[in-house]
Amino acid sequence: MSDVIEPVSEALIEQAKAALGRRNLVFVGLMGAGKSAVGRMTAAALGVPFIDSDHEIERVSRMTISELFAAYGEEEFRSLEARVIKRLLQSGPRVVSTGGGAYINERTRKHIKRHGLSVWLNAELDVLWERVNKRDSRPLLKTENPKQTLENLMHARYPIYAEADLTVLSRDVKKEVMVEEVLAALATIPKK
Ligand SMILES: Nc1ncnc2c1ncn2[C@@H]1O[C@H](COP(=O)(O)OP(=O)(O)O)[C@@H](O)[C@H]1O
Ligand SMILES: O=C(O)C1=C[C@@H](OP(=O)(O)O)[C@@H](O)[C@H](O)C1
Ligand SMILES: [Mg+2]
Repeated sequence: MSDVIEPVSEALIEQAKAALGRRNLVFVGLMGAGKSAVGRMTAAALGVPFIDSDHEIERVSRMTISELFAAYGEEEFRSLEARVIKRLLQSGPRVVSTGGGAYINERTRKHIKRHGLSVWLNAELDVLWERVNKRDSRPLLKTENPKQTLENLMHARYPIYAEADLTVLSRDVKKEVMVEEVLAALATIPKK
């Protein structure tokens, strides 16, 4: 076995692009699943624009996600997030990576279902925990036992993420491998 990563084949990229058409590919899943990192690389592979909804929210509000939660609370954040994602989905093709709670919000989920093809990066608790415990930028994890909080969120949210059009298992493999698996999953979707 070798560690060398083969570049994603042109044929796979073309199939995935054709399947996407003018739709948006929307990454959903829990904090640390790799939505932002893998989403960006997937957009580059497809040659379409990439937008991270959290970055867009921070840009328009000129506040960080943590500041928004602290100043206005989660409910207000969700309504801003819903408005921003609705706007981002108005034209395609694009890759849009959402924040972990976006797809859980009914309004946002409806927009995503109507205007996008969703891909759930599904990951086990330990994978997520190893990734998120290195940073303190996620306000929902500022609790006494953040790993337990993450586990509680998994139980509450996984049945909803499971409604996504595609599911790819996120694990500790090179991000390029994740991109390839996302493109392969996308390529199986009938063209629209
Ligand atoms: N396949 C992967 N292997 C190793 N690290 C990863 C992988 N995918 C993402 N990461 C890292 O995990 C952290 C969280 O990823 P991120 O894309 O911000 O997740 P999300 O947007 O879903 O919360 C980042 O530091 C990112 O570089
Ligand atoms: O799961 C959530 O509710 C959240 C996830 C975060 O995004 P990532 O999933 O990209 O970390 C960010 O939107 C905010 O902290 C809330
Ligand atoms: Mg993110």
